[in-house]
Amino acid sequence: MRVHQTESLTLAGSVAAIGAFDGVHRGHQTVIREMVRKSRSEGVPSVVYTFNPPPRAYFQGAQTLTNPDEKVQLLKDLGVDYVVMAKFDEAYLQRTPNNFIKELSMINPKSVIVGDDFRFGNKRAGDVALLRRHFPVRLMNPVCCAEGERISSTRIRELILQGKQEQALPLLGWT
Ligand SMILES: Cc1cc2nc3c(=O)[nH]c(=O)nc-3n(C[C@H](O)[C@H](O)[C@H](O)COP(=O)(O)O)c2cc1C
Ligand SMILES: Nc1ncnc2c1ncn2[C@@H]1O[C@H](COP(=O)(O)OP(=O)(O)OP(=O)(O)O)[C@@H](O)[C@H]1O
Repeated sequence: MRVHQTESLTLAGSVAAIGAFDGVHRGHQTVIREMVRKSRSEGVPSVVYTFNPPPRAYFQGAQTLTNPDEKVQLLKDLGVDYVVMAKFDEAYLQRTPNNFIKELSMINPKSVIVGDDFRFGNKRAGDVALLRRHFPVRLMNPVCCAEGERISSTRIRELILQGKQEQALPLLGWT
């Protein structure tokens, strides 16, 4: 697996998943396994496009669940071919939605997986409807825990802050 900086990857075709992926928890793992399966069936490489630090750490000071090296290792274990690790800083935040779309065009995605609330570009101006005008976009069904709640990095961070490691670990599902 290869790790790229933003705008340094070009591919003739790909299947991509975009998001913070902090913790690479069980919900993320389902998304990524599906992306890897699709990329193999289409005969193109799989790409995870992610951010360092995760936007919630940058804006809200959230404690991260994984550092960049840990995230990359977990993605590698899931069979991902390429990771784009965008440096999420003041300059990156200024980029327009169209500028981000231009960057994504460089990897020619046959399918892009994002969350239904995915936003991109300065002041979160770009949304799924805009992305859909440029690429085939796929949304995944939520993966929930036994109690029925959607698994999220936010939920896992809260459990860890409350000292409930024994509840957090099964949601991460790293074994
Ligand atoms: C090019 C680009 C610029 C962004 N600029 C902003 C911004 O100005 N303000 C903001 O709150 N989030 C910004 N974001 C972050 C997104 O709102 C969002 O958190 C990110 O795409 C991660 O998606 P996820 O929440 O589905 O994991 C930007 C994202 C991208 C890709
Ligand atoms: N429980 C889940 N089930 C299915 N897909 C998920 C789940 N959690 C996250 N995803 C997907 O993984 C990708 C990255 O999501 P993201 O990193 O924003 O997850 P999150 O856990 O909701 O994060 P946060 O709690 O920090 O907002 C998106 O495509 C999102 O829809």
